[in-house]
Amino acid sequence: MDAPTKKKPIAIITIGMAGAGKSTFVQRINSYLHSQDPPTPPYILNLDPAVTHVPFEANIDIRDTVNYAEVMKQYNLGPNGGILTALNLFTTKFDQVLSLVEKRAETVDYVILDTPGQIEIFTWSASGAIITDAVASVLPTVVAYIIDTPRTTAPATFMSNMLYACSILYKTKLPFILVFNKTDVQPHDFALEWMDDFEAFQAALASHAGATDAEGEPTYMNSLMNSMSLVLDEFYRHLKAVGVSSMTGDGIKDFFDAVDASRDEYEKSYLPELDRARAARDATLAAAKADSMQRLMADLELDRAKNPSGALADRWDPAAEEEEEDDDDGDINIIDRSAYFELGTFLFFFVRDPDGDFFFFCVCVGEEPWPGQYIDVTRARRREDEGINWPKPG
Ligand SMILES: Nc1nc2c(ncn2[C@@H]2O[C@H](COP(=O)(O)OP(=O)(O)OP(=O)(O)O)[C@@H](O)[C@H]2O)c(=O)[nH]1
Repeated sequence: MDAPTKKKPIAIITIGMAGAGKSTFVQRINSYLHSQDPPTPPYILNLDPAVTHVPFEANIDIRDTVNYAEVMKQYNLGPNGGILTALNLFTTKFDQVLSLVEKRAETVDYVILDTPGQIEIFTWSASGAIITDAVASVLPTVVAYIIDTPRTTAPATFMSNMLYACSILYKTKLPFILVFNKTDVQPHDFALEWMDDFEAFQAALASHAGATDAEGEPTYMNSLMNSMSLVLDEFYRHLKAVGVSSMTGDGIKDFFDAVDASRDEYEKSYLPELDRARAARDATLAAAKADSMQRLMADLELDRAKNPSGALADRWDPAAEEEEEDDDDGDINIIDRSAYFELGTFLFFFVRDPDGDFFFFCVCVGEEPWPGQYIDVTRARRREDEGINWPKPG
């Protein structure tokens, strides 16, 4: 009997406003998965080139591939332009990332992506869309939208945050989980109540300062938010919401229950839509190809009729065909840190501790490039053997 095939891992894309707690959350879910019996370590991708410290060990880290400070310097950019350009450069190599992820698909249950601190750099950039679509086309994918709960207790802020979440949901069309973070500071019950009952939200709105003008009439903003709460009511039906504390670990199990439930949603609604879009694109491409071929043949016919002697000389000689230049960039850019231990030479050290017991540790060395080192994009341009041709932005 055939062994049951392993389910594909689920990719979790964490998105959230700056400071909402994305990195702390990724660290928390990472340690939760490590603490399971048996442990199920995830495969983690850090996509934030500007972060100085990540509280988890990423398997693939954008900072190993693109030097954000150099990008800023080389292209004369500010911090946000630098992050965006670094992400764009990284995205040109994302096929390598995908193949590394696919290689690990047999051994991991979750693939986690931590995104840049400036939310719009990921959610409103071409690279963010390419990365999201690329991941979602190979793995069941869910978006975890991290919310800073203590900062969203005011009805207007809550609504702005929900509108942003709504825009991401409609852009990605992926299963979506609202993660109310920092519940150790502020429980998220108020948010669940507002999402469940728009009248409760409208009541909160009415009681909030600035709801009425000098004549006691509802302000324009208040009326607008009242109407929007009705619109958002429909949006809330398509979401799962959980409260977590990345600090204490509270609610993390609920989060994973929501993630596992999203697999079905991905398979039932996203995947058929993806297949339909692919089929439509293939059909359009095939039609365009057939049309071009038909026009080419018609042109050739015409040409040969006009110039029969030229047509005789016009023969394809395969021997004269020059070998196509290999423009493959190789595998040098994207680094799987976990593969580091599979590459190097190991030195073993035996040590005696104060109790007189012996133990050993080992260090990996070798001539191969160290997988944590920076590949400087400026250097990458100059060295021909690296074969990298970073596109200039704009
Ligand atoms: N009390 C509390 N603080 C938290 C929690 N999660 C994160 N924080 C704090 O919130 C701050 C921001 O957390 P980060 O994880 O750096 O947030 P981020 O969204 O990754 O930040 P950027 O990448 O800079 O946008 C840090 O001071 C964290 O310690 C939580 O659940 N409870």
